[in-house]
Amino acid sequence: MNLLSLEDVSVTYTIASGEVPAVRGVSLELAPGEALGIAGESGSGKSTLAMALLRLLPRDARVEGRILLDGEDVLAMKWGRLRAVRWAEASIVFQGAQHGLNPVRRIGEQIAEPLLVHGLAQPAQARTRVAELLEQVGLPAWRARSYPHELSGGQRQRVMIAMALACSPRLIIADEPTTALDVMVQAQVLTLIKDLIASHGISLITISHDLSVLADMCDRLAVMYAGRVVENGPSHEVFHEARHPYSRALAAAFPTVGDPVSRMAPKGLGGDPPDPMDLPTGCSFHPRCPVALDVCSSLDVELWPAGRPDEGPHTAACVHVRPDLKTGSAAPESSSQESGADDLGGPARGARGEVVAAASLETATRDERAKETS
Ligand SMILES: Nc1ncnc2c1ncn2[C@@H]1O[C@H](COP(=O)(O)OP(=O)(O)OP(=O)(O)O)[C@@H](O)[C@H]1O
Repeated sequence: MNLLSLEDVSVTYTIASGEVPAVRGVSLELAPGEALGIAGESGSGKSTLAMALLRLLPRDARVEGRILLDGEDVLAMKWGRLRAVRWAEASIVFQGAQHGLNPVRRIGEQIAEPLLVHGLAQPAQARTRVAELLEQVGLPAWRARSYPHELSGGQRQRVMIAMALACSPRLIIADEPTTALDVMVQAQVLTLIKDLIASHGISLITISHDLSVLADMCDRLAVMYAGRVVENGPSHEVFHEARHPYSRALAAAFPTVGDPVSRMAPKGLGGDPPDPMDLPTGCSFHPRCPVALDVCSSLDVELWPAGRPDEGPHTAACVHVRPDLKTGSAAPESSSQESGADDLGGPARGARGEVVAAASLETATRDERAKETS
């Protein structure tokens, strides 16, 4: 059984000027011990989705769909049960360590807190456990007596990881765990997380703008654009043989020294991600897509099997993996070289991978697909 299943999850923020559809119809699965990376530009909905998993969103956020953690519906949990689940079964490492620690409390007290709050240890046992956790994250036990300001950014992030591990959760959610760190320290922290989850058999959901980092750490990758997952598959396939043009652009993006990663545009892509309150018609990516067809401005293709059947499930939401739907002519900006994407998908396949007969455009609309699969 999956440790985590997301079924058609949407998150909408209500603000003074209207509704912000930050996450739209996301379905994902995570097996025990599996590491899933979620990639996408700033504003694609990654953090909103991560926070929704443990119901950590502000009150103005409305979450729809189902989030099943070990078969239990997180959205239906009573408050007491939810508190027990947080930390003890699933914990989260937030962006930027310096924001996560209380500046006036010693490190050791902060790491011990979830153990004490959840009644998992007496104070003496908690002290022993804190020493053990500090060692696991590469810090000496005496650091338990330090205050956060006495540690470097990388050390503080190690403390956050120790806190996340404290109650031996089955799932860790790491939202941009290395954003505020310099490149060398980033690599060390990422290696630490990778080793710890492997040695403890913990499942991981980690979020980043950087597809190459995620490909190195994770078994599977989900690429988000404008609130939707546009590609989902085995890491090496999504990174090296992406089927969605947005994933290809993300895979080709390299940080430049001095560029804040959050401001970095994927290579070869002009423009910015769309305003979620004013999404383009059809495929949300089509105005920036180098291989868009005319049909893309009216057609929002669902995720569709796109990978090699022997490599595990791989889906992409692009008309180029649905040759049966590509009746529109190429948009003027498409170059013949870029249009090499045309043969990316092979024959159109049904949900179980079977080759399907050519369908009309209408059958690819989201509502119709829902009817087809219900
Ligand atoms: N509290 C909020 N109220 C209203 N809109 C919000 C709120 N938080 C996020 N949003 C909007 O939801 C969308 C998704 O934001 P989110 O932070 O989840 O994206 P992200 O991919 O994690 O970006 P980043 O990488 O910059 O953290 C954005 O358009 C953002 O402006």
